[in-house]
Amino acid sequence: MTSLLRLEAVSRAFGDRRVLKEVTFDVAPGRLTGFVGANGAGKTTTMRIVLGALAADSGTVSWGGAPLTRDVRRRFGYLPEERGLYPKMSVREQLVYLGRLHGRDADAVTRTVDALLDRLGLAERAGDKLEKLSLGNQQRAQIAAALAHEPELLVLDEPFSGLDPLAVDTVLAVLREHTERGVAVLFSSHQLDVVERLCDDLVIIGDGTIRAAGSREHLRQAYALPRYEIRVDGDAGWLRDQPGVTVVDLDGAYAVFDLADDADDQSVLRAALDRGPVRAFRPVTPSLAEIFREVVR
Ligand SMILES: Nc1ncnc2c1ncn2[C@@H]1O[C@H](COP(=O)(O)OP(=O)(O)OP(=O)(O)O)[C@@H](O)[C@H]1O
Repeated sequence: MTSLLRLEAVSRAFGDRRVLKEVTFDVAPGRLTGFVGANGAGKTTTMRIVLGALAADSGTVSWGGAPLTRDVRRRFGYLPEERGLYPKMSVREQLVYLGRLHGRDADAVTRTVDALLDRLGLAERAGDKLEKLSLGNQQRAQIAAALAHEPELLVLDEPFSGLDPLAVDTVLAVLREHTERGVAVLFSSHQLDVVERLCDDLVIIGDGTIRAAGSREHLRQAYALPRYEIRVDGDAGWLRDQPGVTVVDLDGAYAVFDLADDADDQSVLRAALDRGPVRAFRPVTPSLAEIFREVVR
């Protein structure tokens, strides 16, 4: 059995408020899975259940086909929403300490920690107390803490919040190195552009219900509108009179239009060519932000 994380019909209520409703999705080894949803949608609650910090009312969470146990969870790495490093302890010292809590020997953990500090640009700050670091560097140290014991599954709650664009790229590269070694990564983020750029799979949650899940390409195709863009030489205003065409945006020679289900894109292209040269003609794939708006509506 591969090391697949599977949630099946996981539900949880706080009082009479049902916060997760039969949540089902997978996190596959070697893939970066982005977990997106509006504030209060249930992302942190889901992650806490995976890590065993909170119990589900019903449903199951399994790893490689077996139910999660304490021992299995020791092989997971977690970046919790409430960041929890010790402000007064040195960065390197506490990362080694935390890595050892997961049962690895000191030499192995030290090697991993030194490599991570180097990779995350913290090597020169390794001996400093955490509280002396900038917030962005503290965040990098938190990420290193989740990775220090070389976990098989990484669960990261908003790992990119508070990072500048260069730091986002560094962390992304580190996560990618981990998936290339077969690690499964689940991370939540509000930065849809970042999620779009990097994740292999996506899970979209709205109000405690999974609204869409699958590979990024699959979701893009599934939610693709029959939308096109065109650039011609003259004015593209004639498009308004084409059967089956609804112009969404028109700016001189450039237009974006939607096609009715029974209309044919090639007839529009032919009509354009009849009027002169066509410089560009292509279907427009929806951005993750557009898909998100569509599925959580
Ligand atoms: N311990 C708790 N007691 C009561 N309600 C809670 C508790 N933890 C979470 N909730 C509620 O459950 C809902 C889901 O919260 P959760 O933190 O999982 O959402 P989220 O998707 O992570 O949101 P955000 O993006 O804002 O972090 C919210 O309405 C929250 O108020």
